[in-house]
Amino acid sequence: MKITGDEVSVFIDSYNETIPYPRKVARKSHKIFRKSSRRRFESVDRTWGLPLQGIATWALGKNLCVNFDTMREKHGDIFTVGLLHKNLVVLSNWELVRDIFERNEISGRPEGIISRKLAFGRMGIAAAEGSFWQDNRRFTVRILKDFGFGKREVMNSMIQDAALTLCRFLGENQHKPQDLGPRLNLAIINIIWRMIADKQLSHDDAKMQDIMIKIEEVFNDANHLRFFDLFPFLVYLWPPALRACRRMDRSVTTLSKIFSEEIKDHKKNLSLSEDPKDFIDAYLTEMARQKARGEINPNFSEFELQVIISDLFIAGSETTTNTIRWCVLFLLCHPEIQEKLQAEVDSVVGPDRLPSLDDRDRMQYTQAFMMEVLRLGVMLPVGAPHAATEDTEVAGFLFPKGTIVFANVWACHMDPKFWPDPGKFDPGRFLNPDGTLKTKVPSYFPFSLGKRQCPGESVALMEIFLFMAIFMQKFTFRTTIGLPHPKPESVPSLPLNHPQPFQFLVGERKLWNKSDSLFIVPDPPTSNW
Ligand code: HEM
Repeated sequence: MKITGDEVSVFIDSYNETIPYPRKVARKSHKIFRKSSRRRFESVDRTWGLPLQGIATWALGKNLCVNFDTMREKHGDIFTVGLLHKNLVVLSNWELVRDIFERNEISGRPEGIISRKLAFGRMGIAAAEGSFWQDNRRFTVRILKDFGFGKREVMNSMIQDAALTLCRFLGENQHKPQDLGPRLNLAIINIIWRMIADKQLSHDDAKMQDIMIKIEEVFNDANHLRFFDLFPFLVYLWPPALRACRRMDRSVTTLSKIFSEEIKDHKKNLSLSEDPKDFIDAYLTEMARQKARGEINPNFSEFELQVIISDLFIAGSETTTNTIRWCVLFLLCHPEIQEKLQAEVDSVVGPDRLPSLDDRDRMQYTQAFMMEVLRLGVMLPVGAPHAATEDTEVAGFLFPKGTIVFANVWACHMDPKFWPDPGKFDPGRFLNPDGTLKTKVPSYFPFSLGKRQCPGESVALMEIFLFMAIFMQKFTFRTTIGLPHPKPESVPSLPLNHPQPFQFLVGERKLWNKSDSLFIVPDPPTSNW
């Protein structure tokens, strides 16, 4: 489907007027506008005369997705928000997102203070662009698929192991108010560490603790610095921002040191004749093979590897952890859904073995539950920003080079055209009348769409499934007595949609005989890959 000119409710005579960009580009874009004269963005700032609304919305707005949705009601499914020197386009229609994000030219990333710090300029995957990004993303996806996500048995025991370690802590504190706390973050970080470095660390290990704390700080500081992403020079005038910048530098340095030491260790023990045992080995082997063939690709380097590892941790830990938190929060609010999940795990798995990834196909209600959590508790409500790498026309709209493009994922997940009673938590909406899981679901993309679609989607879904299935097999989660009933509300922050902090009680399920099966830890895998 394409947006027709008629759907752009108010005609704005010149898009060029609100965005200063070079004359050459303006002339060129004028031609494109004439060619498709009815396809223009609604420009929000026209109503203000100055791009104040854009700046206020971006920098100060607590709930960006809700603010953008309010603008959508007035300005349509695609509109621009001027930010003085930058121009931002917001998409609130999933088919537009699909068509636009499928284009290489809209798969860039905006330059900003945060990405410069996290990605040492434009290294790694998440902040990189062009051939650099393509080569490293393609390679990373392949390694992770061939060696990690694709090896179901290895993933299975890694995740079971991490979930059981967490269950042990929950079980020890049952009937006392508790939260998932840092133990959940550590469990998820451990899984990523095992894929990357084939090592498992204890939750008390200083390296694990450092990784977790620094990643948390990075997200907090990124949230505080979003205004300064637009006006980096102002950082020097605002001491808290300067402090956040320095803290971010320190966090990134600590993470880099841990990862570069691990790479050095792997280099010492690398054997090209053996199959790579983890992500670092696979990357180093690829570099060595390129060298042997005399085809050195400058896009591959040890430093690049270090930034990719950092990307995998930053993109893969808080997102998964907070989605599992949302799962537990929704269970506390819907005990009847918890009973259905428990009934499913009891009937498919029973009490004598652990749930495994092979059970997924037969646990359709659990999967529908996860999908509903990812719809309402969408982790990146406005996704991650894309940028136009050159002047591009897509779906009849012109995106001048440098335009920042956001998809309002939350608005698409709440669109009443696709989701009747969108605010209601109802896993049943993802099931067909015969109880099977719907495969094609429109207006739903918690992992984004197109060229930048999350490369960690399958591992995240494996983790969430096994954690929840194991929780449901072993425990009942209840609200705490004497504390206010938790609500499924989020802490407004960017880019992640954290649930409000909450506490719960866990009770071991009576079905279980604690002595024989509650905390069995599976045999460690022979190799992570
Ligand atoms: C529930 C968990 C997760 C959610 C909801 C999620 C969602 C997303 C989203 C929305 C994006 C932005 C895509 C775009 O720019 O359009 C993204 C990017 C990314 N994610 Fe995930 N993610 C999750 C877990 C993971 C995991 C487990 C990993 C890896 C271990 C991972 C690695 C990445 C990377 C490397 C990128 C950058 C991709 C690129 O720029 O090309 N994510 N993710």
